[in-house]
Amino acid sequence: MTRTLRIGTRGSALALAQTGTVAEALKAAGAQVEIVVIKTPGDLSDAPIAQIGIGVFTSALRDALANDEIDVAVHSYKDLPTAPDKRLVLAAVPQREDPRDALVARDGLTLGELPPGSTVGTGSPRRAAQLEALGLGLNIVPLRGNVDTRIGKVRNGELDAVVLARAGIARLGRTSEITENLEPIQMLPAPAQGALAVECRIDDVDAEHLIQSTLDDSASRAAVTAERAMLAALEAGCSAPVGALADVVEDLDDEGKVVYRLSLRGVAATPENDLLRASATGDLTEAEGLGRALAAELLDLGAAVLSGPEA
Ligand SMILES: NCc1[nH]cc(CCC(=O)O)c1CC(=O)O
Repeated sequence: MTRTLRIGTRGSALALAQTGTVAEALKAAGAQVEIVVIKTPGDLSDAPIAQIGIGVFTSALRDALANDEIDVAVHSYKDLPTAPDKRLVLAAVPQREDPRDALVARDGLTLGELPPGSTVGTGSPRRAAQLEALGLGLNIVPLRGNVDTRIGKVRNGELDAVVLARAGIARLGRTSEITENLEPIQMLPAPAQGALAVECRIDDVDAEHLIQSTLDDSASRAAVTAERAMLAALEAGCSAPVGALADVVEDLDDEGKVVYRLSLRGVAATPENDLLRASATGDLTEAEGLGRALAAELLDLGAAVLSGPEA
C-alpha cells in the first residue's frame, strides 16, 4: 500500500508554482502526491496586510494540516509568524531562490534613474523605509495584490514602479520584466524572503523523513534560521520595517583551513524611523544565536522594540 501525500497550498499563481516544485521533487523521489487548494482570509481581503495581521496567508493552511485534511503544507517562509506551531514540524527548507527585492519600472528605468516625485508602489513598511532612506524624493504609495496585479500597475501607467520579491517574479517566469535587482546594501530583503517552508504534522515521522531527505537544504535552513531569529528577538511582525540576509561564506580557521561560516546583515528602524544597519558572523551551527546577537546589537544601537507577534 502506497500512501498519497496530500500537499496543501494557497490558490494564487505564485503559491501553485511553489507547490508544484515541491510536488515534483517528491514524485521524483517515488512518492504519490495530490495537491489540495486551501482558501485563506488573506486571499479574500484587500485590506493592507498590516491591518489584517500576521499569518493571514498561513494559519488556514496550518489548521488544515493539524486537522489531518492535508499531510504537507507549503508556505512562503517569510509569511510565517515567528512563533512556533507546536502541532507541526518544519520538515524542509528547500534551496532558496535569489532573496533580493527587484524593481519593475516604466521604460526600463533603475531606481537611480527615476525622477524625483516618481510613484513607487509597495505595501511593505520595510521596503518603504529603505526606499525613503535613499533620499531620492520618491513618492512611495501603498500597494497590494498578487504579482500580476502589481506589475500591471506599471504596465498601465498607474505607477512609475513597483518593488517586489525577485523570487516571486522568478517563480512565475517573469524575470524579463525586472528593470533592476536591488542590492542588499541598499535594500535588505525580508527575513526568509525567497525561501519556502515545508511543514508536516509533528507526529508524522514518515512524511517528515521523506520530505527532509528529498528537499531540505542545510545552508538555506541555516541562513533563514539566523534571519528569523533576529526578527523574533526584535519582536517584529512580518509587517515591521526589519530586513535581514544571511549568506554562507568561506573563512579560515586558526590553522588556515577553510571553514564555512554564516554572515548575517540586518536593518531595523529607530522610534524616529531612522534606519540602523549592522552585521555579524558566526558558526553555521549557531544560526539562532547569531540572529539573536545581531538583534541585541541593533537594540543597543537604538532600534525600536516593535509590537509583538499579535500586532
Ligand atoms: N508577502 C507576499 C509574498 N510572500 C512571498 C512572496 C514572494 C516569494 C518569496 O519571497 O518567497 C511575496 C510577494 C512579494 O513580496 O513580492
